[in-house]
Amino acid sequence: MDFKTYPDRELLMVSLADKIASQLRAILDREGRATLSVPGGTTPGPVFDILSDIDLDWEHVAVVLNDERWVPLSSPRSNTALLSERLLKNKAIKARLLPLYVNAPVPEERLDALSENLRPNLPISVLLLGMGADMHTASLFPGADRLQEALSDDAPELMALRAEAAGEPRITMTARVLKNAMHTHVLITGEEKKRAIEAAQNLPVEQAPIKCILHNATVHWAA
Ligand SMILES: O=C(O)[C@H](O)[C@@H](O)[C@H](O)[C@H](O)COP(=O)(O)O
Repeated sequence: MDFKTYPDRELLMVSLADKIASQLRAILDREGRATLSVPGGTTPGPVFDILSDIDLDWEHVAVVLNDERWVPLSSPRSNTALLSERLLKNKAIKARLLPLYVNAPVPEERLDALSENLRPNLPISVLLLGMGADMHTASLFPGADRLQEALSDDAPELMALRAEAAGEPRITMTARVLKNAMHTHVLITGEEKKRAIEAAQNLPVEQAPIKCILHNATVHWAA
């Protein structure tokens, strides 16, 4: 993996937003459209704020989460709500959101429809991932009920997974989709996650699911 250390979090967020924008711009120039996939959680908000103000042909950018917690949009845990508040505003308001959540009791009921909608927008042009200290990425949690299947090369694009650490049921992109992205960035902060990503390199992927994308990822870290 390519590991980049920044002097502080602010510089990290600005540089990463700039890198993502320039990669999107190059793909838009070449292909006329691009797909950006981003994580939810507590870390990426500042990157979203900065990115949303950058001049880009946002009209031709599809934005999709890596994964979603199966909770209504009104929940403070909704990643979709986070996206609406922090990324799909300012200039980026013109981007097209590919939903990973629709109102239904369980994700299994909507998987087919959500996958069909996602498929024509693959491969992901620029993939931004987060990571938990337990080395999960997207909702590929160690110990998740269907992790093995979600890591396999013939997995469907999206799967529903359940894991104790996840809380609510999750919908997630599978390893196959993540591995096919054209550019991959991992955003982590703090010493605990630095130690975790270093440890992940020497563990089996079932124990450290982030490992499935590390070989061609750039990891962006600040204390
Ligand atoms: O919905 C989610 O939980 C995410 O998409 C998840 O994969 C996230 O990126 C990590 O859990 C890190 O989350 P933090 O940034 O909150 O530590």
